[in-house]
Amino acid sequence: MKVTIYQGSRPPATIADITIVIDVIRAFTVAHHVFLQGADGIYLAESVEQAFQLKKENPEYLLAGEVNGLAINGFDLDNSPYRIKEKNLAGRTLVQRTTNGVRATLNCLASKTVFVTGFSNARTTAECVKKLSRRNKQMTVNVIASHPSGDDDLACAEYIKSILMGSLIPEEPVRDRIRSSQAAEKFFTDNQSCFKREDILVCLQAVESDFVMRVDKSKEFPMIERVAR
Ligand SMILES: O=C(O)[C@H](CS(=O)(=O)O)OP(=O)(O)O
Ligand SMILES: [Mg+2]
Repeated sequence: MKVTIYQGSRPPATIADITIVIDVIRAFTVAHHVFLQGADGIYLAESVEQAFQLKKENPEYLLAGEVNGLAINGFDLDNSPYRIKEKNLAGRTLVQRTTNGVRATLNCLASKTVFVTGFSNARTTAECVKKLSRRNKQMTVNVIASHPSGDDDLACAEYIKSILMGSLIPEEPVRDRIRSSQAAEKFFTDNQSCFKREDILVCLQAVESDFVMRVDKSKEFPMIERVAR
């Protein structure tokens, strides 16, 4: 198995058999908790306008996401995993628009199989991909740290690669790097009431779950679905 880490949301230089897109703060920590709260699926929107168009055609969908980290006027939910944990999303379908993770995922759909995760589901996702590699020793895997410069997603990417390569690195240094990353800073400065420090605490918490998040590319719009691990 050949594992390559890329940073940023642009299309990677190579197309891999399997791609794992990481967004710890906060898109795919949000997605993980959306499924833990019972949702059926999450469409990925490349723009706010596309999200509203989907909602116009499907009024029962819930719009979630951010622009510059901030809630979008007219959306049902923002990009806070802490607030998602309070919602009952049983049976709901969401549409997600975010700066890094959603964009990075939309830019790597040429890959045969695409998974998404934050740190909260990183180990489960890595172990699932490692199991898949037993059927194909030549398998190529791209791990995308979606933030263009932040150490949060890169730390998680290196953690996932360590599991794939069988040389597991401890979780605590990974958590330390996420906590002290550039993307986390604004959540700890007192005057940022829209950025709650509780979000980072949720992003740092690994949650045992029996599923991974895979992108279904067969629909008109790509959709994250929960798949038994
Ligand atoms: O909402 C977030 O946490 C970020 C926006 S920013 O990078 O902090 O400005 O978006 P995401 O796509 O979840 O990384
Ligand atoms: Mg992020």
